[in-house]
Amino acid sequence: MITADRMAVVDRNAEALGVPRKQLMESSGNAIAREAGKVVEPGEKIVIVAGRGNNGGDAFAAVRFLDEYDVSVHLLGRAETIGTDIARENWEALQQSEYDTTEVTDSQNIDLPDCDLIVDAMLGTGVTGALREPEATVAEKINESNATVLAADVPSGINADTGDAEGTSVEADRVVTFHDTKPGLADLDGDVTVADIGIPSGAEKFVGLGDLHSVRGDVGGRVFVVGGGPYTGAPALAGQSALRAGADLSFVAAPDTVAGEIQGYAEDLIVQPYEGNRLSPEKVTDLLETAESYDDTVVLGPGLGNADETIEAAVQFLESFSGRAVVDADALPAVPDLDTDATLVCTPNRKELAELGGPEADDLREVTDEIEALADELGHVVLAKGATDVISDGERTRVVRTGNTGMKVGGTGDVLAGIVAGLFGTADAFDSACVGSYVNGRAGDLLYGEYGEGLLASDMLEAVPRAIWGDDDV
Ligand SMILES: NC(=O)C1=CN([C@@H]2O[C@H](COP(=O)(O)OP(=O)(O)OC[C@H]3O[C@@H](n4cnc5c(N)ncnc54)[C@H](O)[C@@H]3O)[C@@H](O)[C@H]2O)[C@@H](O)CC1
Ligand SMILES: [K+]
Repeated sequence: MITADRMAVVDRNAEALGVPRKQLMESSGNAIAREAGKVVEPGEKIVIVAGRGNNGGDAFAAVRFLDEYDVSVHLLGRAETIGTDIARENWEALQQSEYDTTEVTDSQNIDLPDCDLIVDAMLGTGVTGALREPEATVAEKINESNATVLAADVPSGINADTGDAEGTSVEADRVVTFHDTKPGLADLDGDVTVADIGIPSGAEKFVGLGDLHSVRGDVGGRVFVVGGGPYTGAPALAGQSALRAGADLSFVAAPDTVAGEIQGYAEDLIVQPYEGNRLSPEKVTDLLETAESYDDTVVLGPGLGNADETIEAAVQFLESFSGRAVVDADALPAVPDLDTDATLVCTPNRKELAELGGPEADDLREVTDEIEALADELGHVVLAKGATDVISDGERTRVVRTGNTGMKVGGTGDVLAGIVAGLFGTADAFDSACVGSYVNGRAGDLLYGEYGEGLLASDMLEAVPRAIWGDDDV
């Protein structure tokens, strides 16, 4: 099952993988024609009712596969108002070969000719709100007709994600839906056929430009790094990379013995010292209060060290916390057996992955099933870090191929934790982990030509915004 948003992501990923949307439209058109051929005999009459979006474009492509039939195409609106280049190109191809096409510009005078099959390609996943005119009147005429009705992708007027219609919608006898079925088709009366339209498997499996674009618009929020003690660079990197990924404010709670040092790395961080030289259970109440009262995204782990009392504090923190947290490095041992309402993204490297009960492997791509099983068992998102990263929420599993050997240097994991946290304020856990990993690798790739194996984690900070919002092709 795929939602309209996810479909848009996959479609963009496919384009980046060399299969542009016009090719998918051709396959969709072919699928409509194949489905039509199951209903009508050669020579019989097919009426295609097309909208001005890509759903209509799919039907224009279908016409070229239907030469054995008596086909007429009714475009709702003027050809100049066709909304996308690929749909218009397919419309123009019909004009050039003198297919039977009509532009319907007067909504009061639409008469659908008698026919054996109506193809409903008015609207697909692009519908918003109740059908407007002329679509609403045409939907009623389609529903009054005796012909079989075949809907392209979804019956027009129906929300592909919910199955709801805010007004009139097409009552289809059959639906040919593309790539995967849609949640909104589950309770439909008609027969639903899923057509493979040749989207490459990598468009689903590999996090890509489509995923990146889906989080680009809406970022912000506060990040709260609980880190530092034995180490100081790690929390500073995480806090700064969160800002680079779009967070509005980045706080670092750290022992007062090292707070000044952390602040010294970056004036953009707001360092909140607590007494002592490392995290211990008596600090937990205050930290929780801060994190929860401001709805912060927490990063727990960078530079905390692995003293027993620190791990105990991490456990106590997470058991009482009900917000969002990225759990990294020294805090990861707190995660198994945790009883928490928090939503976590756990970011183990290969060694930490094995310690969490996950698989041991040089190449994480070979153990995606085990990583998925671990995420399922933990009940949290796992972002397993390796040459290739693997992200799973226990049901969905994706692979990130960005990044390079220069990033084996210390600190890149802290940068990653910060990026994920920066995104996590507005995106969900799984998307933040997937896109965070993708962006981290992409930031490294943007710098590889310049720094090669001499790349530092701190170099990556300035590349993070370019990796998210830049047009650079890497
Ligand atoms: N996303 C993908 O990967 C693919 C999409 N394809 C097709 O593209 C379709 C989506 O195309 P679009 O995004 O162009 O959207 P649609 O073609 O579904 O609808 C967009 C058009 O409908 C109008 N519209 C929206 N709500 C309306 C309403 N209530 N009343 C009247 N008009 C309304 C918009 O102004 C716009 O012109 C899919 O359903 C599918 O048929 C396929 O070509 C295959 C690949
Ligand atoms: K449709």
